[in-house]
Amino acid sequence: MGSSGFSWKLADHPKLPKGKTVAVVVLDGWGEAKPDQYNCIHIAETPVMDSLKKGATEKWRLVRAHGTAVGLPTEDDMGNSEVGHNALGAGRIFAQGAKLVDLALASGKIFDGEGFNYVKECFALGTLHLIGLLSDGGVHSRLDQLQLLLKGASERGAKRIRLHVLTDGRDVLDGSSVGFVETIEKDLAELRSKGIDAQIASGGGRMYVTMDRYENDWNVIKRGWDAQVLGEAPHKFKSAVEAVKTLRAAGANDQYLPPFVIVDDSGKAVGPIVDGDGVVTFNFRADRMVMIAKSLEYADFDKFDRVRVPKIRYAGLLQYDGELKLPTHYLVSPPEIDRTSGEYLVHNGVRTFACSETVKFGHVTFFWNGNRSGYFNPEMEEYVEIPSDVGITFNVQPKMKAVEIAEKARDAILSRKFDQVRVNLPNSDMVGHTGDIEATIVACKAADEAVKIILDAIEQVGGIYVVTADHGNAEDMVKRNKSGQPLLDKSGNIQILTSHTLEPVPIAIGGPGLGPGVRFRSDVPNGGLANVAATVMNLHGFEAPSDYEPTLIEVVDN
Ligand SMILES: O=C(O)[C@H](O)COP(=O)(O)O
Ligand SMILES: [Mn+2]
Ligand SMILES: [Mn+2]
Repeated sequence: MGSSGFSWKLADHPKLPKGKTVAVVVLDGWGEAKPDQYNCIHIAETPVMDSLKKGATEKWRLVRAHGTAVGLPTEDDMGNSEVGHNALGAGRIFAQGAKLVDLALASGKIFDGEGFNYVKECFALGTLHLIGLLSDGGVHSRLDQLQLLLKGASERGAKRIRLHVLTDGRDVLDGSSVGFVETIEKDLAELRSKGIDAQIASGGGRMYVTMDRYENDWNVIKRGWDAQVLGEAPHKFKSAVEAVKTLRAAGANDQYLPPFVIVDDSGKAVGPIVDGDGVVTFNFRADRMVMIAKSLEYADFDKFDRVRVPKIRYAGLLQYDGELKLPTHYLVSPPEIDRTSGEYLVHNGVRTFACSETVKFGHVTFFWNGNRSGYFNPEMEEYVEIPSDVGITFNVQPKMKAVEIAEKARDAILSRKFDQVRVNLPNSDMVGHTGDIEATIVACKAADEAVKIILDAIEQVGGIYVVTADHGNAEDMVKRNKSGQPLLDKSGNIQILTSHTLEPVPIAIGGPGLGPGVRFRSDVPNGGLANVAATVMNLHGFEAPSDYEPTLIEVVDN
């Protein structure tokens, strides 16, 4: 116990034993919705997940995974991996980046902080560059926040502004990029009418340009670097609206738009990043900004040839990695997600194994641990990353690495070297985001088969399983009107929903190690993802810290 009285020691659970192997399985993007033809989880053969649902009613329930239950500003905000895994791992609800930025913009404090003042030094002689995801998805960024940043920066002396836009189509409908670019172009035109030299300088689709994560494919960052910093891209246009329309007409979707630069009448790029400029990445979410932040900030960098490394003043909208302190400068302090369940459990002797494939690896490590990279105690933990396929959209390989992840988990369980074995199965989410219904059905089946491999291993060692999800996605693949009817586009086709949903997610507990009297309580009807951490701590034989959201389980005498 430290001088403050704080202790990592967890109290023993009065009834539940220690020493059981607990598998924690997170199905990414697996929500619960009414069964219809657009519910891929319903259509897919998912006997394992079905049997958990149809089994004991006291061992399966739904939990909230969106909106304020995971620290998002409103109940209209769909859940996402960052806030979902943060809540699952931290056991408490923290006001998340989206909300913190809203507050800082509303109070104006964002413009008084160290980060903005640092970047502002460039306003006199240099250009302010804003790089980020252009949509109102609210998962990585928000258009209204960008608009307020533009307004605030221009009112505080930015005279030359260049916007580098990444089109979305993943957290919002495919095709919506055109409207977002038109909207921001109007804002930039208004700034120009006030004498500010403001325009879009480059762009590209988020999955092909800049927004890779967990070092899956540095080429994605390089494409962005070439367009944003060097002013070089295979496609050159006079306007961003023309760029997006033309590239879409040529067959690209919003997520995968090739990189383009905007050029002037003489064919020169209008906004490469040069010495003396300021740069702000305006996404609040961390995972897909870490790689660009490294490329903009690190002097020692060998991931690709940057060709020219301008001396810039760079700030993130938030600090994206609390362990690496990356980037050094940021406009809004991130949520301080401390005392996560992973850290507690390691301090209490729980040996932990975590695994996913690259595209979700950080979800069960970095996000789970409160946006902190690395181990708490390498002697007690092992994190295994299975390389994801690179350079494909996952509808092409909907099974992804589900079997490989499950087999690693199985081996970890059977080795008896670990008390907690934690995985993320990406399929329903990653394939759901492609909007390909047939492939998403295959993906859901693959995830279900992977769950079976893990549950079988738990059976063999007399362990316990907790199977849950981080938010919805594959359970609804169509955009609906307020009364729930599918929406049609102008040609009478349904509008495919590539994004997450507002649906709750299942949680199931079981396994031979689960005491006979353990069941879900009935007095936490609004339980959400943040209630899962205390639940898992109990299953390891510990009481959760008193400020954690309450456990979902109770032990009744049989
Ligand atoms: O980054 C993404 O892939 C999507 O915007 C959100 O998906 P995730 O929250 O499941 O990662
Ligand atoms: Mn997710
Ligand atoms: Mn997703």
